[in-house]
Amino acid sequence: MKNSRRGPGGRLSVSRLIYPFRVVGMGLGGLPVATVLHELQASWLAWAFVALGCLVWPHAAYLLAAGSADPVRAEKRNLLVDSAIAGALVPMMHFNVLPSTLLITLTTVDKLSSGFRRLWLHSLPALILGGAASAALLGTGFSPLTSMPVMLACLPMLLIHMIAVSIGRYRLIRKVTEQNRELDRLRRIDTLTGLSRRGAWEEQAQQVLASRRAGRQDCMLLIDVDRFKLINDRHGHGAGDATLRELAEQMRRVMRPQDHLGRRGGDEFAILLPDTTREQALAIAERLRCQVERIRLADYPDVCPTVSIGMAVVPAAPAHLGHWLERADSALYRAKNAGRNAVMA
Ligand SMILES: Nc1nc2c(ncn2[C@@H]2O[C@H](COP(=O)(O)OP(=O)(O)OP(=O)(O)O)[C@@H](O)[C@H]2O)c(=O)[nH]1
Repeated sequence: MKNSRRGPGGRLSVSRLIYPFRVVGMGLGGLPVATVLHELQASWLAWAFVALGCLVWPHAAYLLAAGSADPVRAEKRNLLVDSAIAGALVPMMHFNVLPSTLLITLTTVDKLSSGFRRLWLHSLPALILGGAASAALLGTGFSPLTSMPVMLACLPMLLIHMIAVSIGRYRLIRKVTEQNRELDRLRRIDTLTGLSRRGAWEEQAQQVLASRRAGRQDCMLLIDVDRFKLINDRHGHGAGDATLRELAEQMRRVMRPQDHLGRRGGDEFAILLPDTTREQALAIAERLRCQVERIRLADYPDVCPTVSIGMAVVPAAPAHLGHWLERADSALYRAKNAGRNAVMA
């Protein structure tokens, strides 16, 4: 359990991720604060707090999280301390309006973008407590006007923060897009054979139907392994799977660039043959049938699979996929009834 939290890809990575942002963010945040303190001729105690909070704390926070049994929980606590430090700096700066607003806003935005649920809400009491403690211990005043040097000192924090947030969002969008693409691939591809699943294959068949031109013939083959249940029962499920994979391989060998292969489920496969005459389709089906007859699996030499194939030319307009599939299915049925290991149209 401990390892999974702290391993290379584990939860310790949260601290590693936040560490450079905290070092840069607090360091740049210290710039306007130091400028205001200089203008106010603040006490050495205030300077010491700024040095500790902005320069030492980011490293201490990382070490605390890294040494913790639960780095994520420790990091949440660190984020609350960040807010308390930001809150403490506000009365120290006598509520100088621009740096105070920036510190409060950016520290709250950081909680939102950390991804921890409602952490921003929990950070508000820490912010107020930090402010109250600082006012009580170091005293405060009220000089909200922001001078030009302080405005300029705010710019690096503002710019770097905007850039960091934009980069974070860009990475997130890239990751979500990649994951969606992978999910779509898994939805479309049968993991055993690498062929299109039923739905994806039917989408391709619909596209073939939609792109039909007058005078063009399109054909379809429905392929079913003969007595596949017996292969499973006699030789085991592993032999059945190996047979399906090898059959997919043989189908790939007969296919042309324009053809579409699919596994319709179980031991039934389909091939779309666009722009193909009845004779060409029957020749392809026969070639596939003969190739399957010759299959010998290295790990299961006693398995001798055969297939039955139903072929159907696309029906005349209005061409409908359901109708086309019915024709191929009844041809397949006839091939099975004729004793299997046969091609029928
Ligand atoms: N090994 C394996 N078996 C599967 C898979 N999917 C379905 N099956 C099995 O495939 C068998 C299909 O058998 P049936 O459709 O009854 O027909 P059959 O034994 O091929 O007989 P005919 O089609 O009449 O020649 C069933 O026993 C299923 O459990 C799979 O992914 N792997």
